[in-house]
Amino acid sequence: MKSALCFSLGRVIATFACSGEKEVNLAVENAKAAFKLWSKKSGLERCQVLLEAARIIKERKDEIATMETINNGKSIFEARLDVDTCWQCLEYYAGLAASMAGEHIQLPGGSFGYTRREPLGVCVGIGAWNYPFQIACWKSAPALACGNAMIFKPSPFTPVSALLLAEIYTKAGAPPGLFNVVQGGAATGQFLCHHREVAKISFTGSVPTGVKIMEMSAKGVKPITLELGGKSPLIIFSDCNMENAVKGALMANFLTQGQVCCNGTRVFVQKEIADKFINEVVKQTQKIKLGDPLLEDTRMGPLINAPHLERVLGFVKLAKEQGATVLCGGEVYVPEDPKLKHGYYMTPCILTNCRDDMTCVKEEIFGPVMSILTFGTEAEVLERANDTTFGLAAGVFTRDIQRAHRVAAELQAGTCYINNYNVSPVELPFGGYKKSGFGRENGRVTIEYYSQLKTVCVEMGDVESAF
Ligand SMILES: NC(=O)C1=CN([C@@H]2O[C@H](COP(=O)(O)OP(=O)(O)OC[C@H]3O[C@@H](n4cnc5c(N)ncnc54)[C@H](O)[C@@H]3O)[C@@H](O)[C@H]2O)C=CC1
Repeated sequence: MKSALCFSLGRVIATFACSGEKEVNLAVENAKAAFKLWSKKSGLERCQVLLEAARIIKERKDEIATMETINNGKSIFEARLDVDTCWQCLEYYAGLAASMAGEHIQLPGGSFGYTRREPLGVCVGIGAWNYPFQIACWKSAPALACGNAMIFKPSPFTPVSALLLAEIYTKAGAPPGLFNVVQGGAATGQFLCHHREVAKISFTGSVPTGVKIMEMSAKGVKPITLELGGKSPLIIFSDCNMENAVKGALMANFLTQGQVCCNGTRVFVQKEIADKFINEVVKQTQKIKLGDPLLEDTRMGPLINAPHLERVLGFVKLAKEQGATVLCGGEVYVPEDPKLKHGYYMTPCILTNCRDDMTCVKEEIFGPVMSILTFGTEAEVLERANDTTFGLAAGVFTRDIQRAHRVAAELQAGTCYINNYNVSPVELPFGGYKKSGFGRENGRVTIEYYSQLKTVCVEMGDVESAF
């Protein structure tokens, strides 16, 4: 048995049983049975179920967002925005489901070939704890649209909202077992990844676990999507719109208490505007309202759990030892409300006097810690920005349109934002370069990661035998 915590209060809200091999086998059997029915449906029939599920998510938005906030600790304001990207994702792939088609290719002598886009079978989704409902939707919507079944394992820290999604798919008319949730940690994940009948794994989580997923999938020759960590650069040129750049830096660092994989935590500011930018960004950061995440005006809640809080505070301590200056935050925060005193709160932190070789600049902290670095020229900042093993996202603020596109083309990252940060329209593919992973979520391209292409070659004449 495991417990799920309410992170703003630091108390248990639910307990659940971890699925073992037996339960995983059962889930795969059920998913296989559902796949048989689902894969035979037309794209339009699948579209209708996904649209109905999207409608229910919209209808139950507040309930889902509240559950997410209680379990994860993110502010209700943000949780509602997350839920919006979820129904949008289902609607988007519902739209694509009906238009999935192959090609017709003319061959000599009237012969021809055609391709069919076919589902893979039973897919597995494994999620992280920072966007529990969103990760479940972003994986299942394209999987189901393509005709697959999915078994989803949420993080054991946030087991709750994926169950709501399972309930919603069922209510929307999906066959039983089509979207199946199993609970547990690494052991459950391993049973899923090793299972002979699992056709694909889509994983969101840390790089070390991603490596293990890759090893397991290699043994079964299974295709995988890996959405891993990051240490993304955000480059602020002196000709930027300062107000937008400051807002962009906050968006790049403090959503979900900084526990966001694509955060732009290395903020490179051109020397000429560094003082002005730093003053403004500190001022705005100090205004961020921390507290009960269920309150409408709260913008930052607690971190996910006690060990993670300790880890993030450890990064701040080490940054100081390595010569960085803390301009604000980086400390444990105890809200006035006595019922919140066991939550894992910390104040959002800004570090200056950072160097590229410091731990806070090199490693993913996964907390509300922004490291500010200054730079002189475009060529210099590009080299420094790309000097990382990660490549999930990057951002640039400038009014120079040619420079914006030149820099975006040079940045080694799966997503490059120009004059904004951390917006995630479902129409755009999202995924990593380098150690941040491969494969994509969202966008039309994701269809290719949840389907396989069959070529049918048709002879219209006689067989010309070589024998
Ligand atoms: N690129 C992206 O889209 C995102 C990436 N992340 C990354 O996720 C990390 C934080 O999330 P965590 O949940 O702490 O990551 P984690 O790697 O510890 O766990 C992720 C999931 O994998 C499962 N798992 C752990 N060991 C496993 C194993 N041996 N076999 C199969 N499954 C296993 C966990 O139970 C959990 O469901 C950060 O590094 C962050 O950057 C988080 C969100 C989005």
